Amino acid sequence: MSDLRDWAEQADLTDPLAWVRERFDLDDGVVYLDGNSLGALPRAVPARVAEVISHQWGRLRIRSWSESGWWDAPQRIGDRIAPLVGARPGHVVVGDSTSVNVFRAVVSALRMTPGRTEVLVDATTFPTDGYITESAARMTGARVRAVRPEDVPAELGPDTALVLLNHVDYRTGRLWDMGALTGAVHSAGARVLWDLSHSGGALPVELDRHRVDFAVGCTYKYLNGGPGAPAYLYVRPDLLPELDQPLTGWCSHADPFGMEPRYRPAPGIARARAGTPEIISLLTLDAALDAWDGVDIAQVRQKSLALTEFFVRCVDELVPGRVRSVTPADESRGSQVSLSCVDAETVMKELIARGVVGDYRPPDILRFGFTPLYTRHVDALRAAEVLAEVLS
Ligand SMILES: Cc1ncc(COP(=O)(O)O)c(C=O)c1O
Ligand SMILES: Nc1c(O)cccc1C(=O)C[C@H](N)C(=O)O
Repeated sequence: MSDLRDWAEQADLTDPLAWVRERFDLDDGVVYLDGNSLGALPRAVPARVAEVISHQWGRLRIRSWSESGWWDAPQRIGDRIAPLVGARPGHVVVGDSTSVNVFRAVVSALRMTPGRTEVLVDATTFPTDGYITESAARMTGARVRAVRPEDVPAELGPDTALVLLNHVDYRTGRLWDMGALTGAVHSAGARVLWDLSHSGGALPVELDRHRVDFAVGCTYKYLNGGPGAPAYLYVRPDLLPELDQPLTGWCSHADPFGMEPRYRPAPGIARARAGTPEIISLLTLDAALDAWDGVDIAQVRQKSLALTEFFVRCVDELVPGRVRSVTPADESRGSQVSLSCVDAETVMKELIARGVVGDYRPPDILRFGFTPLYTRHVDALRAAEVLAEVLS
């Protein structure tokens, strides 16, 4: 045990990202390992949001659409997320929820591949993607087939229009090979849509390099944008001019204030907008993204791998035989560890009552998310110690 503690303290002392933790509002007595569901509050956010409300809304009122940059916020904040997902400026837009952006991307992709009618959906996807794809397919005359990510290359066919994949499996934490799978989909002449909700901000993502067609992701997890923070959508640069997305609201019009009766899409990524943006939430996210200033995503990945590996080692030593990790032990994992455990729901309630906050996912998973910006190795050790107490 003291070996583990020495190791954890030493790792925290030499952690090149240790200083970033100060940017977050955390409780001393609580180990927060649920940042893969709702990221913690960056300290700078409340004052910035108060200023948005009291000054921009309260005093400037309507002038803020131009003077405070409200109108362009979806693209401007998209440009701030772009480097974290390997995109150039101008190809990421922020707004609506991930569910809505899945709908946008699925319909857009189907419209780009006329004559093909099959959509393959990751059989392990977070459910909303599957539900939305099913409905989008019903509206467009397409068919949906659930396929495990590892089977995608073998299941692709001449009728496949689109493949929807999750970069990191929300349940197991498995990280899929974006380059290899995207390449396979493209070889079959289909488009790919990646859901980055559990990888964006947790590890380097290379959308442009892999020529990914579409990507979506949540911002309330590793990007700490707050509850219900708007999602992002990426469209591959050369596909943007032909993007024909289904939610053609006035904010996606080439001349929104011209109030023309006929629809004409905006030239850039603004064509993926719809209606009036959720300004307070967008600017909350904008403030939260300041927590990334000076942070190197490669170091985030290194720390994430170190934290998750260390946690598994602590669990193996302190809780032998009582739980089983379903998260890959090699580097094909995101920033979480999922443990299969008898009575997992009750065990998680007990962990939370004792100050270790993870979450439970059916049927038997204890899920622990490690946000490298604010999680320490001593937190990983504490979580394993409390798990040992609960299971003893
Ligand atoms: C992979 C994935 N996609 C989508 C969502 C949620 O989308 P929405 O923000 O629309 O609820 C989540 C989590 O809730 C998720 O884990
Ligand atoms: N989006 C959530 C919500 O509105 C309430 C509770 C949890 C969530 C989540 O994000 C769940 C999460 N996507 C998951 O990976 O399970």
